[in-house]
Amino acid sequence: MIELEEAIEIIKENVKKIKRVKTCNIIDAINKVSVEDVYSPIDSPPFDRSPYDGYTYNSDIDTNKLKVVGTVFAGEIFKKKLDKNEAVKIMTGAKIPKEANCVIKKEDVDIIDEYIILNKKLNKHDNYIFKGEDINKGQLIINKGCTISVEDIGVLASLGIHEILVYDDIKVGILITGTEIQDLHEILMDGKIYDSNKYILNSKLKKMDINNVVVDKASDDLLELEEKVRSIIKRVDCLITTGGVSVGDKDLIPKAFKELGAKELFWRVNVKPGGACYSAILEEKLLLGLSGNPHAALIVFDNILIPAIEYITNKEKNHKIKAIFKGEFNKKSKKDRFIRAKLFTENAKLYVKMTDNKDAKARLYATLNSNCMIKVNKGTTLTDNQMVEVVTF
Ligand SMILES: Nc1nc2c(c(=O)[nH]1)N[C@H]1C(S)=C(S)[C@@H](COP(=O)(O)OP(=O)(O)OC[C@H]3O[C@@H](n4cnc5c(N)ncnc54)[C@H](O)[C@@H]3O)O[C@H]1N2
Ligand code: MOO
Repeated sequence: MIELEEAIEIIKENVKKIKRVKTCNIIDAINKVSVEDVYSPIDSPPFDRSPYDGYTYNSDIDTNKLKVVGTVFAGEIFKKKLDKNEAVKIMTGAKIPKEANCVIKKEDVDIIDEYIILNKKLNKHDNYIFKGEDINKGQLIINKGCTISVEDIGVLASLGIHEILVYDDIKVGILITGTEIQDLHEILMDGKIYDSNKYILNSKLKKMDINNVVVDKASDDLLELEEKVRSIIKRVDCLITTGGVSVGDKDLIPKAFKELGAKELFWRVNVKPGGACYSAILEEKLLLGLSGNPHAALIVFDNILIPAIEYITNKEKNHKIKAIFKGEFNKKSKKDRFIRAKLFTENAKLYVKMTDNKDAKARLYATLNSNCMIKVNKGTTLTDNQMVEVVTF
């Protein structure tokens, strides 16, 4: 049986990254990935400007009394020629006239009629913002492959760039399988259960900013499964199924995919819970068959599907950190185990504790209030204050 890390590597070797691109208005570009390097088309600021409300003049003077010959507001230009011993009243952000070379703050002068008395001696370029001081024309702003942040969008806007070429959004299918699954609005019949996976997986995808999602469900019937998969796979880049990946008579996901001609990547991973999972490639798309057990499905979602989707969408990130474990965990296992936990800080140190000390199979309760998972390496237990590896999501 393969380990988790191998499962991720096998997927990366077999899936194709999204190549479709689109031009995107920067207002919608947050979290998208830039296809190209982006260079500044202009200097920013585009002209020499004042950082203060005050007076601008040429510092090469032998008096501290200057005549104020006009006012320049932000967005306007002082059109006249400014002579020696003359000043212009200037507002923050306004263009500094050609002949001036410094700005004195309003607070640092006294006003007598149409004159100002300078209470400070300024030198050339004191309180002076140069054209291109922030960003130069032709400067590299965004590296190709970078995930666009709020700050990137702010800089793009400041340079007048309103569109950017990005990779297209991933389309994901969710196929919920199981004859025992009922919709939430139905009255629960004996032996049946409500469908939590649909809501969990949809929300996980939404949280990842993935909104192109096709959701369907199928009963444990080989022909129905094949038909649903055949129909969904054409519309998505990646298909997630839940249920039907163990060894029961009705665990038909691997069989359905084989019948459809899929290439199997792996079936079962050496991890607890979530070991019952299946992966294949069909029509160049990734399939990940998660366990029906929601707790187990989430472990595989966070540890295999998220890295896989991040790879496909050119957004790889590190989700692993180290924290100090508080509590005790004595269950040794032959497999790596993930337990639901909560990260918290105390005295500027990062700690983690379990959210449910029972860690029982299929307990969705443990997921409540959790914001991470602790990895318990095979053959080990956890003791108070030891350093542990934590996966955040
Ligand atoms: N003989 C063996 N039996 C099982 C093994 C094994 O190794 N040998 N592995 C067990 C493990 S571990 C798991 S996990 C499950 C995985 O089973 P499947 O992936 O085939 O999933 P199902 O049997 O369809 O469902 C498991 C469980 O989850 C419930 N479920 C299913 N779908 C949903 C849903 N949408 N929302 C909420 N709950 C759902 C389902 O009713 C079952 O109770 O296999 C073990 N068996
Ligand atoms: O494989 Mo099951 O998914 O351990 O809980």
